[in-house]
This record gives sequence, structure tokens and C-alpha cells, in this order.
Amino acid sequence: MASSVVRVDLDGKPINPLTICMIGAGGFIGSHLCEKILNETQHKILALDVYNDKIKHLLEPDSLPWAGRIQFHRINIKHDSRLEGLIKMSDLTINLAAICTPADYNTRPLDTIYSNFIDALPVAKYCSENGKRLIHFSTCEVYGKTIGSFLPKDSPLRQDPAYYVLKEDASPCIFGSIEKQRWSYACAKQLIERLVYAEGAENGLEFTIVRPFNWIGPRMDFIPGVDGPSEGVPRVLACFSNALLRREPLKLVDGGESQRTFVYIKDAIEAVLLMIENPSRANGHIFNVGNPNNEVTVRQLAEMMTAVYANVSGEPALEEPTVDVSSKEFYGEGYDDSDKRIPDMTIINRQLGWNPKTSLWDLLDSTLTYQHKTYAEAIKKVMSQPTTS
Ligand SMILES: NC(=O)c1ccc[n+]([C@@H]2O[C@H](COP(=O)([O-])OP(=O)(O)OC[C@H]3O[C@@H](n4cnc5c(N)ncnc54)[C@H](O)[C@@H]3O)[C@@H](O)[C@H]2O)c1
Ligand SMILES: O=c1ccn([C@@H]2O[C@H](COP(=O)(O)OP(=O)(O)O[C@H]3OC[C@](O)(CO)[C@H]3O)[C@@H](O)[C@H]2O)c(=O)[nH]1
Repeated sequence: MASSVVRVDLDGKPINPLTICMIGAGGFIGSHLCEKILNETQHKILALDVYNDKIKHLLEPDSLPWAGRIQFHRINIKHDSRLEGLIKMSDLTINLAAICTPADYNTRPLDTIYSNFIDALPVAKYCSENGKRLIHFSTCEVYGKTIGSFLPKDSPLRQDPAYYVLKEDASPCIFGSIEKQRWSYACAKQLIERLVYAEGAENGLEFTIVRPFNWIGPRMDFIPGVDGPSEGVPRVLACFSNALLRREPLKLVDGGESQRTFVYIKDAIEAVLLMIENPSRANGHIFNVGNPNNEVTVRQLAEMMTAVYANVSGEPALEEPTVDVSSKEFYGEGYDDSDKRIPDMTIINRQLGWNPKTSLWDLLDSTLTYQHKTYAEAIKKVMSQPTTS
């Protein structure tokens, strides 16, 4: 619950209540950020999205302690003249809106590029023209592949962090060829980062760019056939959760050799609140937000999720818990992958003193407990229904 004690920033100065225009507030990250802001601060939120299912619990009923501090606006930012007015009414805009599921990048590259670049342009422009601060959500995917991935498999240099740790102000952005449409998203995100950065350099826009490294937790994406399309392909956490709930093998794309670092959403949201409340330390910076200690291959992630889910559900794991699939079969033509993603933490540490806390096992335990409670019964119902042909 937000206390009446005056909040102070990292330099001990009082923080005045802000009005925040949050675009994409109804998504995974947006829902957690709204919860945090309403519970712990006195800031007001203008929550913009086309959906509000994930923040319904914050909007109704009127008797909630934060009533009056969050207002939902059902707006598609592609075509809505109210956008500029809402940005003008706010002290800060946070743009989370995007198509950001890999299954879309190679199959809907135009929608992906429009969503991540064209639709984000007016937001940057309105903030710049009206002298409003912007926190723009980019992605770790702008780094693409590591330099090390181009070395021979047995090269000892592959063990040298200089060849794989991703640094905001030093690492190059390495994407595949144009036919590999997987990179449509990363490329659009890179260009909007460059535009926001240039607005800062040429027109004085006060901006912060966030590069999330695989934030995961409750409410991420959807379970196909329950609260999303049966044929939909969400991100890996929901794909693997879906298979565990249905007692089906988890699909490992191209052997599950790619590596990721996963950070708990609640840790990551702490970093965003620090950016919101410490503009003098966050403005003009690009921040990696991830947990370098939680690195696994996708195969190891599948094994760990299988073990955690067996504990949570009380049901033994399948004898053959995983199955290999090719990326062409799973994602279609034009898929490609980031090999490894370890965030360098120097800048966020220096500017905001932020560090992630939660181990991979612990974050999977709380997330899969949530998945089980939320979906186990619904899945049983769906699976007991006769399939229509
Ligand atoms: N979750 C992660 O680990 C992660 C990693 C890298 C980058 N990001 C970035 O963070 C942001 C949020 O990601 P998320 O995981 O919460 O995704 P999400 O899909 O759950 O949330 C995005 C929200 O934006 C909304 N939206 C999309 N287009 C819109 C439009 N035209 N008008 C209004 N609303 C629109 C969607 O309805 C959705 O609610 C994205 O920009 C994404 O690229 C997230
Ligand atoms: O059933 C599955 C699903 C996926 N994989 C593989 O897992 C790796 C991670 O996949 P995913 O979480 O879907 O996405 P990425 O990490 O590749 O990309 C995201 O990172 C950040 C963001 O920008 C936004 O969330 C997005 O682009 C990957 O190697 C898949 O091939 C699997 O084996 N089985």
C-alpha cells in the first residue's frame, strides 16, 4: 500500500507525485509496473492499451485504495488523435507497446516493423515537441548475435567475456541477412533507439532506453487455447508452461542450444521504478536490465521447469520430457536466433545501484505455482472437450 511518507530519490531529494502516460500498460510488463506504482507510490497512471484483461484487478472496483490514480484509455496508438493530448497531460511517457513475440517476426515482418518503429515514432515526436520525458522500451535483441558466435567452435576465445558480454556503449549490433526475417524486430527496435537518441542529441529530448533481457513471471503472454489462440506461439515461458500443464513433451528448437539469462519480473520492475524516480541519473542512458547469474541453455531451462513443475503440481514428470524440433518446423522460414545473452551491468549499477536478486529456481517456482493455480483446471476442461474436425 502506498504510504503517506515522502518518498526520496537516490540523492535524498523528495519525489513529487508524477502523472505517467503508460502505453502498453495492459501487457505483461505494464501490468506489473502499474501494480508496483499504485502500491508503493503516489504517482498517477494514464494506462493506454487495446486490452485491459491483465490490469482488470487494478481498475475495478472504485473502492480500491488507489482509485482515482489509474485511468484506462482503450486506445490503438496506430490511429488515435487522443495520443498527443494524453502525452501533454503527463510528466513522463513510458512506451511499452509492441509486437514482441518471436513467432511473429518472420511470419508478420511488416506488422512487426510497423509496430516497433512506425507506431513508436509519433510517441517520440510528441514527447520531444512538448518537452516531456520518455522511457522507451527496446530489447536485448538489438545486440543480435555475439562476436564469439563467429569464432570456430573450439576457439578458446569463446570463453573470453570480451567476445560475448553485451555492453550498451560498446557492443556491436549483429543481425543475419535480410532473408532471415527474424531480425525485422531487432532492426526496427535499433532504428527507434537511434531516433530517440538523436532526438536527445539534436532537440534535447529527455529520454531513457531500457533493454530487457528475458524478463519472466506471472501473466506473461497466454496459454494457447485457454486465454489465447489455439494455434498461437507465445514466448518460451508460456510454450513450456503450456506443455507442462497438458503433460506433453517440451519442444526444443534446434536442439535447445541457445543460451539466455532470465530475470524475475519483480526484480526488473524495481529497476524501472528507479529510472522513473531518478531522472537526473537515468536521462540520456541506455540500460541493460537482466540477471547475468541466471544463464541456462534452453534445454537446461526445459529440464529445470520440468523439475519445478513436478514439485508444484505433485505429478511426476513424463519419462521423455522433451522433444527436438527444427526451427523451420516450429517458427517457419526466415527464423534465426541469438546464441547467447549476458548483460553487462556496469551502467545500471553505477547510475542506479540496481542488482537482480532472485535465482532462476526461485523465480520458476513462484511463476509455475501461479501458472498451475491459474490454468490447471481450465486446461483439464479444454482437454476433455471433443476436438472438432
Ligand atoms: N518481456 C520481456 O522480456 C521483454 C524483452 C525485451 C523487450 N521487451 C519489450 O518490452 C515491451 C513490453 O513487453 P511485454 O513483454 O510486456 O509485451 P506484451 O505483449 O505483454 O505487452 C505489450 C502491450 O502493448 C500493447 N500494444 C501493442 N500495440 C499497441 C498499439 N498499437 N496500441 C496500444 N497498445 C498496443 C499490447 O496490447 C500489449 O498489452 C515491448 O516493447 C517489448 O519489445 C520485453
Ligand atoms: O517452445 C519453445 C519456444 C522457444 N524456444 C527457444 O527458446 C529461446 C527463447 O525464446 P523466446 O523466449 O520465445 O524468445 P527470445 O528470447 O528468442 O526473444 C525474446 O527476447 C526478448 C524479446 O525481445 C521480447 O520478449 C523477444 O524477442 C529461443 O532460442 C527459442 O528458439 C524453444 O526451444 N521452444
